[in-house]
Amino acid sequence: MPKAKYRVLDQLKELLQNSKKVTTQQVAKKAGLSRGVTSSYLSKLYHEGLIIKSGTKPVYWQIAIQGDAFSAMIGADGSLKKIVDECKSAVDYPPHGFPLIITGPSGVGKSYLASLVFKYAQEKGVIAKDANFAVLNCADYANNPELLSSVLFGYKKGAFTGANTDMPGLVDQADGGYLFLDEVHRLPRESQEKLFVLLDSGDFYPLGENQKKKHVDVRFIFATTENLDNTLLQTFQRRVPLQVQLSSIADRPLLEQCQLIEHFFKKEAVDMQRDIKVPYETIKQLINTRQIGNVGSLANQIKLLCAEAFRKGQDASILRISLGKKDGKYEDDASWLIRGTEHHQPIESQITDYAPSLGTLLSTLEKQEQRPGKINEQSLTITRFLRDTRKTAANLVLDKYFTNYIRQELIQAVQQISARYGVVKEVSQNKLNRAAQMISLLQKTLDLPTASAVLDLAKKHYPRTAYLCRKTMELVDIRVDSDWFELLLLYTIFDHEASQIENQDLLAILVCHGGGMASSICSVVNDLCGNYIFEAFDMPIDVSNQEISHQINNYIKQQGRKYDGTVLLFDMGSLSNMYREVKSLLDTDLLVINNLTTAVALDIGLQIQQKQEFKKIAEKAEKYPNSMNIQYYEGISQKQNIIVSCMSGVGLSREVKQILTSVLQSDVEIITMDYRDLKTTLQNHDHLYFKNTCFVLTTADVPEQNVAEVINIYDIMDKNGDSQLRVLLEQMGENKRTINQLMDELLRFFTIGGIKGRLRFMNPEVVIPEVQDITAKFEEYYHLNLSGKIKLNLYMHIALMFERMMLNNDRPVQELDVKDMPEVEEEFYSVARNIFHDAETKYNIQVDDYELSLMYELFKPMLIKE
Ligand SMILES: Nc1ncnc2c1ncn2[C@@H]1O[C@H](COP(=O)(O)OP(=O)(O)OP(=O)(O)O)[C@@H](O)[C@H]1O
Repeated sequence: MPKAKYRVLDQLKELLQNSKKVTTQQVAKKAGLSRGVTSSYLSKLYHEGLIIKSGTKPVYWQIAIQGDAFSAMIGADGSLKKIVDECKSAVDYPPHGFPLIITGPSGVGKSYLASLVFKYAQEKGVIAKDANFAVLNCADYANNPELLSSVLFGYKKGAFTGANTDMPGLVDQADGGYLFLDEVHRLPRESQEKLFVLLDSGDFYPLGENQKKKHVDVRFIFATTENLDNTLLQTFQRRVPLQVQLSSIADRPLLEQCQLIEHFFKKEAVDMQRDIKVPYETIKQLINTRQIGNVGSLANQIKLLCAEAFRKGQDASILRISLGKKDGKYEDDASWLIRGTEHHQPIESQITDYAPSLGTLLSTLEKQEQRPGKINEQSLTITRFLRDTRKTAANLVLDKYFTNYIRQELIQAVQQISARYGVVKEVSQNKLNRAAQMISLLQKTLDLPTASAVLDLAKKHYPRTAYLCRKTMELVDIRVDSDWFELLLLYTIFDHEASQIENQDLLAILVCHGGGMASSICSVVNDLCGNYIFEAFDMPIDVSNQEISHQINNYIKQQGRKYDGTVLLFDMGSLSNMYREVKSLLDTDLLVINNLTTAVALDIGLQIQQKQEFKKIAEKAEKYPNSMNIQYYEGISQKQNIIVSCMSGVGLSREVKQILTSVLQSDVEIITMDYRDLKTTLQNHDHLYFKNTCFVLTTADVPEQNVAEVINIYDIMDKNGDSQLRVLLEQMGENKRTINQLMDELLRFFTIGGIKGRLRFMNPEVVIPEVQDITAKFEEYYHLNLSGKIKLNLYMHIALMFERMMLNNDRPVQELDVKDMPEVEEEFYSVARNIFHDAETKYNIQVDDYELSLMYELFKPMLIKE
């Protein structure tokens, strides 16, 4: 006795014989049921996809159109659509269709597709309803060519011992129908020729028959797991116009993988007449395990799982699958419930092409996104779109398992994001459902309209949030158009918090060596601040500064907006090197703190959250306990400033800063900067960037530029340089007395006496003559006549370099890439290595490529001039 709802379905079918569509009232009357009961049955049938509805008051019902043979094949309206269309052409093509060859790895559905081609041909009436589908797996007879030939072509009485009567072969059986030769590459040579004649003319000779040929009308399908380049297959290719390739299950869309899983569980449930509960993790595992035997193995694996569940829970009303779960214990809402009792007939899901409506959705979103700050409107638009789509598409309901799968993936991803970034902590189920439904819908649309224009706009308005959306996306193992995905996450999951996430003026980064320390501090601090303040990078213990800066650079590049400053907290390594690496990537102020603890990160995080000015944060950082020399604050200031950059090291620049600060009267900020950074900063910025910079004081010439006034400190020993600096100081409002005092102190600082005073560790009486000797060797080699100030510069540089290297001699040796180096530079390196050799031995140091490159900077103008 069929269920009541199916009796209602039968009544509806009867009514529809006389009219195109009928109302609930009409069905109720015919079925002799109340309107309410009838309506609930109709609604169930609708959700099963068996009927469709139109109109609102009254609602009209019709039977859903039943599909053709291929509609039962999962993917027929998706990734296999093109293949199905081609197969249909091979059947329909007048007068007899044409042969086809199906290729693909084992278990992808080659035999299944062949059987559907045959069924379709029957449905279309191009072959008789009782036509045969003869199948031969050539591999079964590959070692016995004669037997294969007899099975295929039949034999004549007496053809061989035991051939007592004439025997028809598969070719005879297939007359008027189809012959499917599987594993055709195993067809023995003896049979190939005969088969080609049969293919060309329909004629063949049974075994033992040479005179009377037979003629048949057979359609052919071949299948092989081999590559078509195989020689036998090439001869086939010439005769077989259509080749279709079925891809492995892992290459199919996730939607189809889920559908296949659902399909096989459903089949088992119906066979066992039991409901089955499948945990989400099992589904995930089934998807993620590479199925070597593809769809076939998947079906077998599911059968085994069901058999195990059946053995364990024979009396239970619901069988619980327990792959990947101990004792089948799991949350009910994280599982699929597959009904075994439900009416089970192939349902053609209504094929709706969502592309046009998604296109309309995009243009609405784009129009709205033109006006920033209306993200709630965007979210509402998507909710409305889903509601309207749901009204017309039974698919969304049919695909609830797939949507559920995506929802679970999203839940896990969002939980991880919330643990790391302190946002999206309480995302409602509704939001997750919406996101999952939209993604499910995208999977069903083959030609998705491109969302890049809307996404680009949205990224401009919500760059930080978009970054988090990308991070979320990386955690979700679903292949879906990434522009759409990012946009949907933004509008459906992050919409409420986007403005809070964007409300940050500083970029904050944590870097730690070894383990997951940076990440763990990042999680704690972001969580306590309740916002995405920091991003963290956990680095291997032996990572180079370049690698760190590479990662940070990637992060900075992804920002898509300007910040007022950057704060970088890291745990070890050379502060100035780190600073140099990162500074060149930024054109904002940079605070680097080499003291990464949760307390420091939290203090900085809270200040950033309270929108404390960068400068104030930096000033406070300088006062952290135990932080002497472990933080470093630089940057082009908003205040009137002087930049000091000494090639011979940061220490020297600091001392010059000290002189300037103690002597100058005006309120001016003294900024110290690495020489290389100075060069790139001057190169990469215009004069506006230096609008508050009075001048730059350096110990070496910088390439010509016109963005800032640069004075080489050694030039002030000349009259010209002296008056140039005096003018600049006067313009700043300094009086004559302080200017004189400053000039005196700078001169003292940069003389031999000054150099001796700078050496804290080495004996100046030994080093200075040595340094003079080295300088003289360079002069001699290059036939130079160095001026006093250049010599002084070299003495200072080399002496301080020796001391720096002796104090720091366990630092990694830096090597430069000599590949594209000009000849003159290469020569300089080899000459310099020679000249420094004695000193290196004496002081047990190694003047590395980086140091040599600095020396080269000093010599370059003179060498190139030559
Ligand atoms: N798209 C599909 N939808 C539903 N069922 C499918 C689909 N593809 C394959 N199957 C099922 O998967 C199983 C394996 O398919 P089939 O035997 O046709 O693969 P095959 O490529 O011929 O394998 P082999 O190369 O090992 O012979 C069959 O039970 C088939 O019904």
